Amino acid sequence: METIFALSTPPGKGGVAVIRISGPGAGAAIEKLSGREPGAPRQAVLRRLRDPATGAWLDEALVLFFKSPASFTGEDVAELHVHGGRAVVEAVLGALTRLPGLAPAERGAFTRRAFENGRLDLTEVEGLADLIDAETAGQREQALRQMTGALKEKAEDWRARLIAMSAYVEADIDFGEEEGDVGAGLGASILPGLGALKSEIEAVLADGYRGELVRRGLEIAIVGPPNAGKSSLLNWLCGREAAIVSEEAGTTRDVIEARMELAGLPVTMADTAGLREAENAVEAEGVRRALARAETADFRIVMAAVNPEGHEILGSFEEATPDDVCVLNKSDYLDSAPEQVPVAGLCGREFLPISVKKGQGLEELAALIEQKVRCLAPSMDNPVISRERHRIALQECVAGLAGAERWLAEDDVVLGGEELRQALRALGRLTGRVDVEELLDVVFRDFCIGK
Ligand SMILES: Nc1nc2c(ncn2[C@@H]2O[C@H](COP(=O)(O)OP(=O)(O)OP(=O)(O)O)[C@@H](O)[C@H]2O)c(=O)[nH]1
Ligand SMILES: [K+]
Ligand SMILES: [Mg+2]
Repeated sequence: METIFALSTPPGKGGVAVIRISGPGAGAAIEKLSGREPGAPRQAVLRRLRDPATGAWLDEALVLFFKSPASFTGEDVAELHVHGGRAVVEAVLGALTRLPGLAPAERGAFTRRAFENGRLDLTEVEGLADLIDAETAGQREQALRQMTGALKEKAEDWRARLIAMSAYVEADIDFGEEEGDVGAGLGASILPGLGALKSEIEAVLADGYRGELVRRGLEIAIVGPPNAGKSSLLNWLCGREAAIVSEEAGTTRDVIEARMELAGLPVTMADTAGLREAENAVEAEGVRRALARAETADFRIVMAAVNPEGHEILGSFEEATPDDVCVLNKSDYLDSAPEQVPVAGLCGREFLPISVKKGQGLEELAALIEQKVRCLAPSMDNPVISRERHRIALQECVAGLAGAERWLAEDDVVLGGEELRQALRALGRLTGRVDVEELLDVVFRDFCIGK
């Protein structure tokens, strides 16, 4: 096994930078750089680091050593906590590169070793990746639960129960015939446990996709005609001047995104170009992007607006789906002429009159948006799964269990046994226990160097 190393903190200037080394040569690397053996495992020691080739003084560092298998990767691991200056980091990495048997780590290489040495299963690896990516409190909590084995423990329990049932069925296939009672009584003894296991997994799947939504977040697009006040609304919703507001129609061209947390979910609010027959190529591209975002968003805030004279409405709710929130902005223009609004043009859609300028109806709108988010992702305590990959594996497991249930009820132990093996393989894919090679690349690809 090669010894690998990488900068584990972000590149750039900082108080401290951590360089991690993992593999059989980790202790020797410390010795070469500091001129002394590593300290006792897990005990920080202050050491002067020198380039073994030139003797040049590189830094004064805090050095930590973890003895295999009690380390993150399961191998010998050393951590050099050096001063976070670019020249320091570069010099130490350079010195390590020149040491024989040491090689720079690839993306996710440390975590991959942790997985291969059985320190983490695949769901814990994903939890760790999610923790590094977490931007909201909800994402952090979910990632921590998964990283510390919440899903793994469940999967291992299911797996143990399935193996027990499977073993029973296999034994019956092998020996049952001799006793002349193929499967007789087998169904009765296994079916209740099988049914219970199936319901348990089904309950985990019936989570309204909460875990997946907490992880990936929701996207809401604000759409409507030019000058309706879309950018003004985005700025109010996110509490800062994220987008340029001007009286000129066609101000917004690129999609402007603001991140926020609503009902415990990360939400990306996207302000888009006003929809109209574009006057030039740049605006046309803006309109194309606006339509693309409107299409992929989880739902839209469809905005129409009252004209300054208060007797015409720009835009319509014609294209709004039942999921969308419809608002009529600039309703302050109605104050002088309320009875003149041609509401017929609004397709009989229920809408909320607002005025971003006067601050009218905005709190109601915020509540309505939050309510929509809640509907899309019903809150529930601690959803167990967080990725489509988990869902697919568990659905396949349930399908295998259902198949086994059917065959065993008919006393067909051969086909029942095969379905149980399918269910087991599906669980194996969830935790990374069997035929996972193709999965591994997908999971580790998303990691950064030094993890
Ligand atoms: N009277 C009135 N004016 C408003 C209201 N909301 C926004 N405005 C004004 O309408 C103009 C256009 O606002 P924007 O937020 O730039 O509109 P937009 O929909 O983003 O426009 P484009 O990006 O060009 O499509 C600005 O001058 C705003 O100050 C409102 O509720 N009432
Ligand atoms: K504008
Ligand atoms: Mg705009």
